[in-house]
Amino acid sequence: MLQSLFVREMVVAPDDVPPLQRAFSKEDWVLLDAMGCGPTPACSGKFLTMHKRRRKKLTTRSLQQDHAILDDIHHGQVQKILDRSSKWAFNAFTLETVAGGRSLPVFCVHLFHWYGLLDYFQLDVVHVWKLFTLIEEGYHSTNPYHNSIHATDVTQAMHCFLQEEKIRQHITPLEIMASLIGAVAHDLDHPGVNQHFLISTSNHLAILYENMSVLENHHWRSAIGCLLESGVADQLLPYRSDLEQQIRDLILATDINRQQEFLTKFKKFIDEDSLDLTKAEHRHFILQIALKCADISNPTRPWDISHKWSIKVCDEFFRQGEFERQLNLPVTSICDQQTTSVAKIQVAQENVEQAEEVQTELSDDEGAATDEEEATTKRSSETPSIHDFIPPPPKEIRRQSLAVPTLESLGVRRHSVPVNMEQSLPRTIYRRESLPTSRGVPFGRSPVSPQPESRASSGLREEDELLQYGSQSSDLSSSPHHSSTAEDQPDRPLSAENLLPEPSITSMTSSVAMSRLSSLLQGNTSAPASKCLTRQQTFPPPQPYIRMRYMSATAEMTTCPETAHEGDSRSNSSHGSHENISNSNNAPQYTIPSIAVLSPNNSCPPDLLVSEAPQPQKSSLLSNKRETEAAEKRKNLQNDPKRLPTTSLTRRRGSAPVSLPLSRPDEKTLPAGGELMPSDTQPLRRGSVPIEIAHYHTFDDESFIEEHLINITPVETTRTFWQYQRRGSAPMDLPPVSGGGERREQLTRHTSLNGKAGRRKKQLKRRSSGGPETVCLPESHSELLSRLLLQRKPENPDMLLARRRGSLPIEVLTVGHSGQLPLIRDNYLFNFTLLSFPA
Ligand SMILES: Nc1ncnc2c1ncn2[C@@H]1O[C@@H]2COP(=O)(O)O[C@H]2[C@H]1O
Ligand SMILES: [Zn+2]
Repeated sequence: MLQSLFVREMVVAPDDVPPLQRAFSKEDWVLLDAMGCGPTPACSGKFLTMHKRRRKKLTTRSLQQDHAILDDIHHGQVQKILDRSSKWAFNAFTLETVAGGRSLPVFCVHLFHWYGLLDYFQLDVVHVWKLFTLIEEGYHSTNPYHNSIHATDVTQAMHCFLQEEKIRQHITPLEIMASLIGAVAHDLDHPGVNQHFLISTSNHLAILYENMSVLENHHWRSAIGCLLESGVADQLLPYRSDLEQQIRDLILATDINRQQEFLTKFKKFIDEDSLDLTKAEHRHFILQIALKCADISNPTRPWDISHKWSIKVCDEFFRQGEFERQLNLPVTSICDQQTTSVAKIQVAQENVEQAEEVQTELSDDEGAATDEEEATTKRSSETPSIHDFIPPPPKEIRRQSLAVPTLESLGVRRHSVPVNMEQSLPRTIYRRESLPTSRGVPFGRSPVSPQPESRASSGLREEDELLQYGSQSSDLSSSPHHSSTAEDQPDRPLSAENLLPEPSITSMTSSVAMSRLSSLLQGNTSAPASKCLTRQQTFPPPQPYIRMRYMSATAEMTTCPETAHEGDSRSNSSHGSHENISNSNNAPQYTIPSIAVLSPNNSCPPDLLVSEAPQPQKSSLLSNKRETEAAEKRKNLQNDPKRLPTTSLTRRRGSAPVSLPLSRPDEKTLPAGGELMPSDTQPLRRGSVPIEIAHYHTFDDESFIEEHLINITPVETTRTFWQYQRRGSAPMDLPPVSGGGERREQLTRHTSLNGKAGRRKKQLKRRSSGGPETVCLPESHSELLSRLLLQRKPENPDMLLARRRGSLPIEVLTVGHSGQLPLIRDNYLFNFTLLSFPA
């Protein structure tokens, strides 16, 4: 396989380079801890999944078992791993464990220290920490594979490659920094499904990037967003443009669909022996190659680590396969656990040469094993078979397709085992002495002599050692598999099946809705699905990382040609470092309504702004009376001590009010920049508040609605158009519980690798910031709303509801391909999805 070849050509285990300096000084630790962002995790509660995990861990360790956890021990464990961070046997899982889920920022700040980047660029460590914390938070911990541990792993591999003599000689500090940031952000905000899936499902990202390097484009833009928000970009002003360009090129190179392009170019360099790393252009290319290799280097790690990655990547593949099946899409072959297996995915094509090689490895290895290793590998050496490499799934659920393959049937080396890897690897007898003494070392580097196995050189032993190093009674030591992420530990549910916060499949806009929308927008019922503009969550639904919104809003809005104005990014940011919310007494109060009209150039035309909607004619007695009543209600509510302060709306968070703000008729101020200005706000339902709590006023007179736009005032009336109790965030596509149980069950079931239906208790619960925030209106009102916002009569009078998912990055709605859709007029995009309302 191409990837396998690629790994064999490029992935080498470089010499271990002694750390130039201690990773963190004591002062650094104190500083970081004081900020609440030190490696000892702070329970901010900002991120639901990680927060839970961290909190449990801290409680267990500090209160019940390990008082010393408050001392240096935890840091000591982290430091111990960091001291060996240039070794190929680096175990990102272990670091993740001892760093309390913060391996990414801990490791990257360490590297910035190590390379002297902080000093060279005069960077403030606090900003740098923030940068990497933002990046870590931008990864979906619910992804089995594309999570922040993968980012740490790839960054460490990149770090190893940077130590290659020929690279190290010539690389500049800026290139080092770009390489590290590019590596750590290369999969930022990865949805856990591939580009093909995004295209097949007309995901907004696919539309946004016109089906080309969809994910990679999203990753690098998100990375730039983090640079901006962390303030690091400001500290790098003279280098910023160059840095961003390099990060962009590096991340775009990881698009696996461009593999051939890079391979061809690389082979040409090799064949012609024309690589000249004194040239920046050549270095740039080699760094791209290095990152590509780092990205697929997990099969070359020591067995216990690579095996874990294999399981995880296949878990994610299979999860996508299940999604495809449920969507009646063709199931991607590598994702179809009914026809393939972890083993098959990991195994390369059989050939005689490889089979012979395995034989040699076996005999060589047995002879070389130390006493200690013999003890641990005794059982496997007694029955050396492929079974040692592919743990069978639990018997009761084993399917035919998951049957343990025999050596004869596979007959080959694991795909993840490089045939030319010379480094001795612990407990993996197939991968030792028979490995060629000369590897495919790039740039003619001398092969590294195999080093005798020491306890410290193995990822697995590294963990063992940590167990001894740390308190025996800590939760680390209490779990023999502590290095694994928590999916295999009942009290630390980390796996996708346990943690997917809601039935992701149901979060997608239905095809019916898509075609409805398409026909509405294009007046063409046969419009291809890919042209439909649908509001759709990055799939599967992200964690309640409000962070994502920032990244999407900031990076993609500011870097895409069709850029939205920054008011949106503010409204979507959950991180308050830049804008001073408390300052907003003097500043205009902005908020973005759930159905937003955004301007790319800070020049939102008044006729499209909610606050500039047609004002009521006050001649009508009826209308005056109603207005008086409504004003009275508003007044009462404003006096309500529980009323949300207006200033709190400066940024709308996921849990912030989702209702549209109401402009007072006497205030029509349009702030500079065309931002929406709710000069007054109605008491708004928070996104986290079940929508049924806010009973809506039933309006029977369209003119009243027109007059007040969409003045959804919670009043004590009975519901008239809300058909069933649905939380504000529950996907509309879900049928009501009654009669829909079976479908819901289907939609929410997740089949894990072992075939067990995952526990999905949490799935039907809404997420505080991740669920759809819906403006529900009766049909006529919705139509009216649409007409007001679009300033046109919808062709399709069946338009029912407009809603916006709170968890969706708003950028999709603001950055589009003008001209493609009739809806996008004058570079404006409209943020809404139309759905059939369940009867
Ligand atoms: N061990 C593995 N087995 C199969 N595929 C892998 C493995 N490791 C990485 N990959 C794939 O290689 C891809 C490289 O880019 P990504 O990280 O986006 O996604 C990765 C996976 O799809
Ligand atoms: Zn990757």
